[in-house]
Amino acid sequence: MSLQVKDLTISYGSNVVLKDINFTIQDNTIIGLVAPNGTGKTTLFNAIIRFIPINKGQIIVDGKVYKNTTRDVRALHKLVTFFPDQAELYEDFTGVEHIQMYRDIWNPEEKDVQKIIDRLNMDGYVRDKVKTYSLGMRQRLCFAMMIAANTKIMFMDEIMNGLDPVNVELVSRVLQEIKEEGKIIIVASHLLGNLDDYSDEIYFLNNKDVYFSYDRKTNTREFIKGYVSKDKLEALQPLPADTLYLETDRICIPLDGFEHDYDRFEVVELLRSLSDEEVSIGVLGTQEHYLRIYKGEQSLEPDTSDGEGGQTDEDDETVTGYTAEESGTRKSRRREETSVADSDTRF
Ligand SMILES: Nc1ncnc2c1ncn2[C@@H]1O[C@H](COP(=O)(O)OP(=O)(O)OP(=O)(O)O)[C@@H](O)[C@H]1O
Repeated sequence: MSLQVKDLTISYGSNVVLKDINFTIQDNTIIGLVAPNGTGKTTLFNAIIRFIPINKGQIIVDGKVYKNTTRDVRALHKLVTFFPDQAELYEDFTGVEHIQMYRDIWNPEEKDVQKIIDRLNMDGYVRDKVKTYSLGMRQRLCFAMMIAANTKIMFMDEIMNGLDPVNVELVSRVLQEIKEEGKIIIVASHLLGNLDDYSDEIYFLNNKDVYFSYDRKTNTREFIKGYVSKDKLEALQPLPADTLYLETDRICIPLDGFEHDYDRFEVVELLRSLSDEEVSIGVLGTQEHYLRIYKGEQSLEPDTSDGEGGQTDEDDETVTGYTAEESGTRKSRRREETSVADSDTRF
């Protein structure tokens, strides 16, 4: 199975949201779809499933073009499901009834919904009415409904919303398991670190296009990753080519930029002494790519505004763009935006 999007353009009136988008996804694949709010992730899903009119372009599944005819759209809707919005749940129905409903529409030959309930650890509440559910319980129900539908192509918009860490892990694991059943799954999410746990490839939407994508299997170049404020950058110079210096003072230095291990260790030690935040070694993750793409790279040139090196707090705030009010939350913002990935080696 393959899903191909060809030259897709979508506008709302004069507002062109997506322009000439092209990609092909093969089965057994999870794509992480990343972009800031309002970039067009939901629009892309809605267009592929033909919930909204397509200005230009084609949706092709397994070589067949699905046009905007009743017959084609019906056939497409048998192949694709879209993660239900919690607002679509019926308060007076039970979770089991919702799961059965999705099973009956898309996958009636499946008799056993209990195995889905067990798989998602929902036995304790699934026979109660939805109106008694918390946010996270509803979210797990929406996911269970997708599993019951069992379509070849699944669009998951913000599936982790409201889930606690244990359930984020559970849903991430089940996503990987169902992928192996020959599915094409696209997950739009702002939980960037979590996307690295299960996605095969990450698409970043920007400037109305799939601006950049990277395949996590071939993304193997390792970096020393840490934090250093602009006024302390000089201590690390000279830095190898391809060093990234990102917003939140995140620095990523390619390991292959050093000839000897002892040079690498020296940089790790130096980074540790320059900041009290964790230093790690690993590949660039979605979080780092996100900062690079949407917030840009900062200059590695040493700050020469204070020749004596005695930089004040005020100077530091000016350089990095934080206001005095924000400075107290700065460290937590860093952690939120670029936490150390599970696969990284920590120091
Ligand atoms: N029905 C609509 N009519 C007009 N404009 C719309 C409509 N739906 C979305 N838009 C616009 O299209 C753009 C993309 O919106 P979309 O909902 O696809 O973004 P998104 O990336 O999914 O955002 P989020 O992360 O907030 O869910 C936005 O500028 C939005 O205002």
